Amino acid sequence: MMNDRTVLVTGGAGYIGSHACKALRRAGYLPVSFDNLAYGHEWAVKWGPLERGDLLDKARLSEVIRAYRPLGVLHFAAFAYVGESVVEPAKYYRNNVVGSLNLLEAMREEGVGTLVFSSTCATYGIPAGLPITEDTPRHPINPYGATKLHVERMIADFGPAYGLASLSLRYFNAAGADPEGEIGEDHDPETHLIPLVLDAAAGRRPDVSVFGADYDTPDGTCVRDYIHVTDLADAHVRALDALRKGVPSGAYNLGNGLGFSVREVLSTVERVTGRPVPFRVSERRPGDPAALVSDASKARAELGWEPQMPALDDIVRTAWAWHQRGASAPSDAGRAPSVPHAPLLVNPLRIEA
Ligand SMILES: NC(=O)c1ccc[n+]([C@@H]2O[C@H](COP(=O)([O-])OP(=O)(O)OC[C@H]3O[C@@H](n4cnc5c(N)ncnc54)[C@H](O)[C@@H]3O)[C@@H](O)[C@H]2O)c1
Ligand SMILES: O=c1ccn([C@@H]2O[C@H](COP(=O)(O)OP(=O)(O)O[C@H]3O[C@H](CO)[C@@H](O)[C@H](O)[C@H]3O)[C@@H](O)[C@H]2O)c(=O)[nH]1
Repeated sequence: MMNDRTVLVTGGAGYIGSHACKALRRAGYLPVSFDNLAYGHEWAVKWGPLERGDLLDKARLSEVIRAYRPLGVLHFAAFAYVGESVVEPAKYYRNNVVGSLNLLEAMREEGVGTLVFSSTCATYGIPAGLPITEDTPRHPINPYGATKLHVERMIADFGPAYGLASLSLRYFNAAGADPEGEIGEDHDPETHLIPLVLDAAAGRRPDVSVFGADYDTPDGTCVRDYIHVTDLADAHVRALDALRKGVPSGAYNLGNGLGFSVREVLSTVERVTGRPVPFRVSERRPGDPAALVSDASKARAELGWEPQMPALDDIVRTAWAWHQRGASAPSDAGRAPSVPHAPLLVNPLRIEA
């Protein structure tokens, strides 16, 4: 039985994708996650079926699209570690660019013409000025950002040629966890600042490395714009709804417009958790711009998007609550072994909008 509110979510078992699935379901959509579980978790797929598969396996993508006939696709699946992309660029171009091309071609062949793409502020490189608007020139300084810029261009070219309607959402730094505690960030390896700082506060790691204290910023450490993952999830539902109403294809920055240095993140974590965070200053990490802060007024004006948890304290508090449950996230090792490609149970769920 087909469900006419089905949305394909690549990377739906991952951090931001799983939060988007929850938001989609709440908005009356049925999210079907397509994920190879390279970094995602089966336990994080709670609001619709999981179809295991790899973006690099185009036949599998086509099979899943044919089976579910989604009204659109939210495309999160990618490798997303800035530092790793500098030392292993081939891995990033293959997964992010070739993988996305496979998806676009499978969508075209199967007649799916609506796409929301996970892009990033890493496409801007070192911005000429702050805050960053959608018109800020884009010269990525790491391969990860370059792969995302390539995909944005591919998508833009597919628009007029093949009738693809798309919105690229350029997120700044995703952080925090579902305020209801159902899902949260759980990467292995974890490289993101806030969960690493929480680990140090919890005594799970001896200290945190501050990657460079000699940047041209007020306290010498890198400045980022941290945006709550639930606010990102909400923006995806709005973007999908807008595309379905015929908004023109384009791109939106998603951030709070507030920059926090690495040192400020450390002190916020100390305040919120009430625990000290041991740290040491180490070398700069290649590929890191000094400061990235958004101007997201376009998304506010055109999508009606308004972040509900803009305060860094709230972002850290929800991340800490999830972190404290920590062990409560079922380990992948403990789950029942799953048969690759088993599901394809087309839309077993009924959606009450
Ligand atoms: N985390 C951030 O701060 C941030 C900021 C800007 C943009 N983004 C983008 O948002 C998206 C999601 O990021 P995230 O932090 O949730 O990452 P994540 O690693 O938690 O999620 C990505 C998911 O995609 C899956 N995946 C990767 N390659 C795949 C493939 N070839 N086939 C099938 N599944 C595959 C992984 O298993 C994982 O579940 C990414 O595209 C990332 O580039 C993230
Ligand atoms: O142990 C650490 C880890 C990070 N940092 C710094 O903290 C900041 C944030 O780093 P991190 O949390 O690793 O995020 P980013 O490297 O900014 O990358 C994230 O945010 C990007 C948008 O800025 C997304 O595109 C990426 O996918 C996502 O991984 C950077 O200045 C890092 O140099 C440290 O000082 N020590």
